[in-house]
Amino acid sequence: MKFFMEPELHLLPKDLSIYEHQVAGHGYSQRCEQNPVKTKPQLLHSHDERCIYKPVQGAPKGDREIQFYREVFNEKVATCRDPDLAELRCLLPTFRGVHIDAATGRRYLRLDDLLADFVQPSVMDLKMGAQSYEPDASERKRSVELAKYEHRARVGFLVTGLRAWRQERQSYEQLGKRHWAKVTPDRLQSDVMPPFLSSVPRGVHRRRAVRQLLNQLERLQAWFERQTLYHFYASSVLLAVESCPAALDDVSSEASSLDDSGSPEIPASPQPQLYGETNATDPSASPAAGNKDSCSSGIQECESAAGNKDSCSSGIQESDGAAGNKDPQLSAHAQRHDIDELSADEAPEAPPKVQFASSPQSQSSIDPSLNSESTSRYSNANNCGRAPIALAAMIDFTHAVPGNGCLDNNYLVGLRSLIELLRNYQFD
Ligand SMILES: Nc1ncnc2c1ncn2[C@@H]1O[C@H](COP(=O)(O)OP(=O)(O)OP(=O)(O)O)[C@@H](O)[C@H]1O
Ligand SMILES: O=P(O)(O)O[C@@H]1[C@H](O)[C@H](O)[C@@H](OP(=O)(O)O)[C@H](OP(=O)(O)O)[C@H]1O
Repeated sequence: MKFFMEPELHLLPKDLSIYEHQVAGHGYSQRCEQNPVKTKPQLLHSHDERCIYKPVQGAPKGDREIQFYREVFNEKVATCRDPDLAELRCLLPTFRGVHIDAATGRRYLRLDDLLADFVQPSVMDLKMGAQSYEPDASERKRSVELAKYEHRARVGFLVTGLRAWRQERQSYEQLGKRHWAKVTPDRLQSDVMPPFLSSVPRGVHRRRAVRQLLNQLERLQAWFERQTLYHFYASSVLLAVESCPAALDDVSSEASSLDDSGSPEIPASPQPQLYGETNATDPSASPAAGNKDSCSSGIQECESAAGNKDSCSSGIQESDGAAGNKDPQLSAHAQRHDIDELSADEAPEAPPKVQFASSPQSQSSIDPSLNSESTSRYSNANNCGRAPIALAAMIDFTHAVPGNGCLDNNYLVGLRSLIELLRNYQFD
């Protein structure tokens, strides 16, 4: 067994279940079609570990994703001075090694469950990029990808799955690939965010959720506007919002007590400022996951169906000059400028410190401080210690390639367009 030769392979735990919050990706379509013959392995879940186990895909995609995660979570990176790499760790799920199912020989990536702090998450997966294939993709792959969504170049992303809680029906609604491939650019504003955000009760909860999503997406955008380490094709942004009314009310009552103790109130205007709900003053930065029993789950509807790495020279990518915006002082200056245009209450969060739980167990090349069995409740990548009622994180790195000193303008097209949709979201 070749895989047992690998130094960092661990046995797959036995008590895993199928991950109920998966909304897209390999193994998902067959689940929706309720195909009794399960040919593709599913995403697995450990409730106790607060982790998911993602099946490693076939060569070369699977090994490339492993290599990517190992690079990002390599022990040495913790001490290296590259701020872009350090920040990247906060934008995606923490990687905790590769495991093998001894019975089948199948390997799995162990990753933090991004939704572990949610009681009843509604989730959307958006595959980012005006182009979803690598520059050196075969003609066949290009035509397969181009056929998936005719408006991709203009829109910059394709929604691949939505699973949204419907309070009135007490069940989840699921909308899959076929549904999203029909969304035309003129229907984006009305057809993308409303079915997702309507899973959060209207009013203060929904406004907070939108502000939290925008904060996280703007931080992602700021990272993409300076980093030139990687280009990400067919990679996703995973969006999640808390849909459990009782959990949201818990957050609100904690918010009131915070406000009583002198913290600034969140404005409840009908046209809220969408920028910069800071963590320090964010009452929703308190546990949302305390009221688990009052929320149930259930699925009602399923509609899902079945070369040149130097992007500076490709049609889509644009060079930002020799070293892009790599000068941290330049980036800091640019960020400062944005902050200066906002009032103190609206100022975005300072770039977070990367925090990792300590652990007695270590795996050789993965940062040992990341290998904790029991992480903080809010240690999920994107939150970096914060409690969410909304989350935006990067996932799926089977097509992460070297950035070679160029900005990933392909991804940025989608990110900007997604942020625009949220900024223009019409609260009812
Ligand atoms: N760390 C995570 N936490 C929570 N959910 C996750 C996580 N990683 C993946 N998922 C869920 O699993 C789905 C599929 O994940 P991912 O895109 O990584 O898989 P994939 O099989 O490589 O996808 P594709 O077939 O598009 O290449 C996501 O849409 C999301 O619902
Ligand atoms: O959902 P399905 O029907 O399983 O289809 C797969 C899905 O579209 C994946 O996104 C794609 O992987 P990438 O996004 O990584 O290209 C994969 O391509 P592949 O066959 O080349 O692995 C498809 O087979």
